[in-house]
Amino acid sequence: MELLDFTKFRIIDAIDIVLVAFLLYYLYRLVKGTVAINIFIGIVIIYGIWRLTELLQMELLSKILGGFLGVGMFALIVVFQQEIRKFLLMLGSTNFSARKRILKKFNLFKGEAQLSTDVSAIIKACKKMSGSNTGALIVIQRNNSLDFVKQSGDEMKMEVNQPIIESVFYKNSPLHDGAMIIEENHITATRVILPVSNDRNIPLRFGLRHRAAVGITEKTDAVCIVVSEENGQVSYLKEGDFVLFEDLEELKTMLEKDLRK
Ligand SMILES: Nc1ncnc2c1ncn2[C@@H]1O[C@H](COP(=O)(O)OP(=O)(O)OP(=O)(O)O)[C@@H](O)[C@H]1O
Repeated sequence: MELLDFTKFRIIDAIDIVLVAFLLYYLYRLVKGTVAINIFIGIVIIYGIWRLTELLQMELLSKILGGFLGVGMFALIVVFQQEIRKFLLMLGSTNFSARKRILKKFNLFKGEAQLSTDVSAIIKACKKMSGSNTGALIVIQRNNSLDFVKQSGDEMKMEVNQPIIESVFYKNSPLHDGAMIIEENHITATRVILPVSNDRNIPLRFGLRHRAAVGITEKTDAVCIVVSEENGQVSYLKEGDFVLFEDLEELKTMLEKDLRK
């Protein structure tokens, strides 16, 4: 067994360790709150056990785990496809401002945060829908991809504006059922079915629409606005929780802050 020789520890080794720690940290931040986190943790655990079996010279088990990890790498590429694409896009991009934008997505570059969503149009639409007791469920994507839920609805690409949001949720509209997904300043899907949260702490007065908003904000870093059909109440959800606000003006300020990147 090869013994660790700390006298041969070079500066470059320290840099190597710090870089791997950074990589793991940013990978963790990227997948935190999504379903991919369980796979990420699973692979880290298997890798830890594999190294241990190697150290203890348990040949059979270490061979099996080593083989499994080889396949695990492919699973990793499939699961993190979106993130890998963004990362490669950044590396290959010759346009510096695009690179800066993607770097900001990874939170490695702290520039002045930019807001690309027309929050004012969303809030105005919510105010109108609240006044007419029109039910609405709006999910706004942040860093985590929402592609896994988008496929359940109708994909589209329409610029965010107040009348369009209102007409989607208008009671007789064929699109009013389910959730609307907003990415940057575009409505990218309607009639989306979201995963419903099983959290028993959600008050019983909230039905499926609110549970679906809790569900998607638990699993991803998206934020959600719900307008109740029952009483017109507007709710804001983030990280699987209801966020309290005084009035829609305060909600607008909160949204603007949360959507800056
Ligand atoms: N999983 C889901 N994903 C997306 N939309 C959903 C989901 N479940 C329910 N909805 C939407 O919510 C609508 C109303 O559901 P429900 O009455 O149970 O919600 P609620 O939370 O009580 O809201 P409200 O206060 O508006 O009645 C449904 O007609 C549907 O459009």
